[in-house]
Formats: sequence, structure tokens, C-alpha cells
Amino acid sequence: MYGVWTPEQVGAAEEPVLARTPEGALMRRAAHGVAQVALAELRRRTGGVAGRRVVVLVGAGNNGGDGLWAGDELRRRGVAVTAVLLSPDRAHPAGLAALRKQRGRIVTDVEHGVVAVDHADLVLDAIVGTGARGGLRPEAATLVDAARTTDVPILAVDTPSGVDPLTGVPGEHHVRAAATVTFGARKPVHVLAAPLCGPVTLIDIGLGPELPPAPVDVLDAADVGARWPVPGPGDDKYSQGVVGIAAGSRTYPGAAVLASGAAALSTSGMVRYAGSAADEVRAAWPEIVATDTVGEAGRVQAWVVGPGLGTDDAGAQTLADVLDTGLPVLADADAVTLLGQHAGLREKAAGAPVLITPHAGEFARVAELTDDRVDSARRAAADLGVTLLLKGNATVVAAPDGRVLVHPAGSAWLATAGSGDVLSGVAGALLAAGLEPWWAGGCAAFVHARAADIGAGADIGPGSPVPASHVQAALSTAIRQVREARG
Ligand SMILES: NC(=O)C1=CN([C@@H]2O[C@H](COP(=O)(O)OP(=O)(O)OC[C@H]3O[C@@H](n4cnc5c(N)ncnc54)[C@H](OP(=O)(O)O)[C@@H]3O)[C@@H](O)[C@H]2O)[C@@H](O)CC1
Ligand SMILES: Nc1ncnc2c1ncn2[C@@H]1O[C@H](COP(=O)(O)OP(=O)(O)O)[C@@H](O)[C@H]1O
Ligand SMILES: [K+]
Repeated sequence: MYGVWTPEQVGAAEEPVLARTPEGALMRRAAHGVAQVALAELRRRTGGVAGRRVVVLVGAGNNGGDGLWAGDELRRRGVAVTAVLLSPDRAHPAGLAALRKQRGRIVTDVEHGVVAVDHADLVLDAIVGTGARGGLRPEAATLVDAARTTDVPILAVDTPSGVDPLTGVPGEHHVRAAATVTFGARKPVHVLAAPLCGPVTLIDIGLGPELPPAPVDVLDAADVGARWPVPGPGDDKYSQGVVGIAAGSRTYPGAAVLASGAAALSTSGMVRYAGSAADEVRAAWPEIVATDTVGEAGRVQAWVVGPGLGTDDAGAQTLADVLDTGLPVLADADAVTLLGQHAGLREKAAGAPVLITPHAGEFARVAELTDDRVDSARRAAADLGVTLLLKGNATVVAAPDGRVLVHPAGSAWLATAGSGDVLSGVAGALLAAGLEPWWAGGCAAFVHARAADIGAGADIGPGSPVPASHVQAALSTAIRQVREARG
């Protein structure tokens, strides 16, 4: 597990470190990290460094200072460095003097900057970092667009310019980095907009002791593998936690098959299905015990309710029935919509071990969703008194006590119909096995995204579209992989 800190928290942690270190030392350390990664990128992409062309886009703040000092170091290694100053009068004075001394080329107009970008082997984006406010200004936007048009690789300094460091929301013009070098701590943008950052290298600048507890956690494979429920010698089919699935309908039997099958693949105990798609579930998964109603289902240790359920009175009654059991409940899809429609159902859910899993549209039915997805999820979880998993390329899981984790999917192959049904089955199985909702949501999101990459072949190559039933089929491999990763 690793932490993510807000730009504000990182800024506050920097202050005491700046106060006890020689002036400029922190920036030099940061810039050294940038230069090292830039040299590695040049070697990897062009086979060498001497004579290679690097263009540094330099903003007026300390982010620009990082870029200038990195340019100085690259010059010393024989790289042809051009710095494009976006605010020539305000460029970091010491960094600029250092680069001039190394006979770096300095350009102060956008036209020449665009020509330099066109001929670059690598661009360093040092336009703006944690001090970003609003969308990129016109000159910066022109240069960023030029880099995108020529398809030159961009190494982002701290954060990709034009992407909000706190929310990860990209402005109209923004950098899409091939890689990012960040300092002191990872920031939300690195996990909320991971595809715009590329692989992120973290440079230690000594902030560790000054940082507060991380407001956002990111799970790794070992965290998930260590918690995945597996049977022990004394277990039987009941003792591992039986999961009940109340999903699907005559119109949407597929949701029931996808959720139930995913649950069966996620734990080795037992899955019960209750609903009007019992025939379809039995046909696809003979090991699942299927009945027509929740009342007939027999004992379970957690319920999944909602996928393909319908939002009519019968759906509302089913949701009420499972909430009344007091067992852990995973409420997805139509169950989220029903929670939005009925205050009485929200009351039943509040304070109970409930995990709700809305996509953005469903989220808006239960709470306000702003650009700040982490803050929105945290507030909604606290207000509703449930754990909330907000779906998307970066999944956000928020507990009512304020804990938040983000899982960056890595690819977008999950953007396919029915994949959410698979997630609900996985998370429900984990709830039944006794994981608390926050961990169940986080572990399920991790394995789900891994299964999509395996199903798409994105783990071994560029990948190809993967239907939800193949995501479901890849769950076993994904679970084996996380179990192999446990410490
Ligand atoms: N502190 C430290 O010890 C360390 C800090 N470090 C580095 O400092 C960075 C933070 O530096 P920072 O605070 O100077 O802010 P920064 O990101 O350069 O941005 C401010 C400048 O950008 C401009 N600007 C703003 N918005 C803009 C936009 N949309 N489009 C275009 N321009 C925009 C804004 O202009 P203004 O509004 O003033 O006109 C101002 O000039 C941090 O990310 C890390 O890289 C490392 O060296 C490690 C040690
Ligand atoms: N662009 C994307 N990148 C990665 N994952 C995505 C993307 N879009 C959606 N997902 C994931 O795919 C799943 C879709 O769930 P959902 O919207 O409920 O679909 P359905 O209702 O069709 O099953 C969620 O797990 C979500 O996080
Ligand atoms: K930047």
C-alpha cells in the first residue's frame, strides 16, 4: 500500500525541510531526479544521450526552476538543451543562470519554441506543477498542442501541466506524459489521471517525517493477495461465507449470470441465487443454488443486490428485504437508484455494513458529484453512512469514517457492458467471507481490473476488446497473480 497526499499537504511538509536545508538544495535534488529519468528515457528511445535534443518548457514558478536545473545537468552530459521560457522575466533566476552558463539555448517566443519542440527527442514539461491554477494559458497551450501533434515523448516534471494536481481533471489543453517524475510524495493526479502521467518515479526529498497520515491509499497486489479468502483444512462449503445474489430479471438475466458466476469464481464456498433468472443462472453455473425469492434462498453471510433488478416496487421490496437481514450488503446499479429514490431505504442502509457501487450517473442519484471525485465520495460515504465505491478509470472507495482508497485501472478495457455486474459478484463474495466493506471494495476493484487486462491480453501486449464474460473468466488468473504477490 502506498499513500497519496494533496498538493497543500506536500507544500506544508516542504516548509520545515526547506528551512533546515541549504537554499536551493531541495530543488537541485528534485532536478537531479528529473535529469536521471530524462537520460534513461533518451537512452531507451534513441540509444544514447550526447547530441540528443531536449526541449524544456519553463513556467514562471518553481516547477520551471526544476526544469532549468534539470536542463543544466543534461547539458553537462552533452545533451543539446533548449529552454522555452513562458514568462522570460520570471524564470527561476538561479536555474536560468546555470543553464546559460552551460551554453543551453534559451528561447523566449512561442514560434521558435514550437519549432524546437518539432525537432526534439524529448520534451520536459516544467510549465506548472502543484501551483497550477485553472486551465493552461495560451502560450503554454500552443506548445503543449505542438508536442501532441508531433507525438514527441513528454516527461512531466512533478505533474502533467494542464491536469489539475488535486482532482486529476484535464483542462482543454493538457500534457499527456510518457512518464512523470514527482518529488516528496505522490499526488492525487498520479492515481486519478494515471493514463496522463505514464509511469511515475518518486524522488525522495526528505519529506517523509513531515507528512501527515495519507488521506488516500493505493493498494498493491500483495495487499490484495494477503487478504484474499481461501479455505483452510477445517473449512467446508458453509464456513467460508455463503454469498447470496439478488439480481437479474426476465429482461436482464445476463446481470444475474455475470454477478453469480463472478462470485463463484471469487471464493470457494457457496453461492446462492434468488430471483427471476434462476433458470439462466443454473444453466450457466450448475454449482449455484438458485431459488426464485430472497425469502426462499436459505442462509447467506452477505447479499449482492441490484444488477438488472429493476426499480419497480418488487425491486424496492427485494432491497428492503436484504437490508432488513442486517447482513453485509453490496448494493449496485438499480439498488443504488432505489436508494436515491427512497429515504426509507437509505435509513435502513445507514450505519449498516453496506457497500454501494455506483458509476457516475448512479452516484448523482444519491449525492452531489463534483470534479473532486475523492472529496465527493468521502462526503457521500459519511452522509449516507455506507461505504461507497465510485466506478471509473480510477475507482474511488470511501468509508464513512473518512478512509479513501483509489485504484487506477491501468487500462480502459473494463468500459464494457456487464463488467460492473462482475465487480458486484466479486465484492459480494469478499463481504461474505468477512472482509469489511472498504477492503472488499478495494480488493475487488483491484482483481477486477487485473482480470480485464488479462482477458484483453493487455498484460502481455497492446490488448484487444474484452467482453464482461471474459473478464469474469479471467478472475481465477487474476486471483492467482495477487496471491503469488503476497509477502
Ligand atoms: N517548494 C519546494 O521546495 C519545492 C518545489 N518543487 C517544485 O515546485 C513546484 C511548485 O512550485 P510553485 O509553488 O512555484 O508553483 P508552480 O507549479 O511552478 O506554478 C506556479 C507558476 O505557474 C504559473 N501558473 C499557474 N497556473 C498556470 C496555468 N494554468 N498555466 C500556466 N501557468 C500557470 C504561475 O503564474 P502566475 O499565476 O504567478 O502568473 C506561477 O508562475 C512543484 O510542483 C515542484 O515541481 C520541487 O523543486 C521540490 C522542492
Ligand atoms: N474508462 C474506464 N477505464 C477503466 N475502467 C472503467 C472505465 N469505465 C468503466 N470502468 C469500470 O467498468 C465497470 C463498469 O461498471 P458499470 O458501469 O456498472 O457497468 P455495467 O452496468 O454495464 O455492468 C466498473 O468497474 C468501472 O470502474
Ligand atoms: K509540469
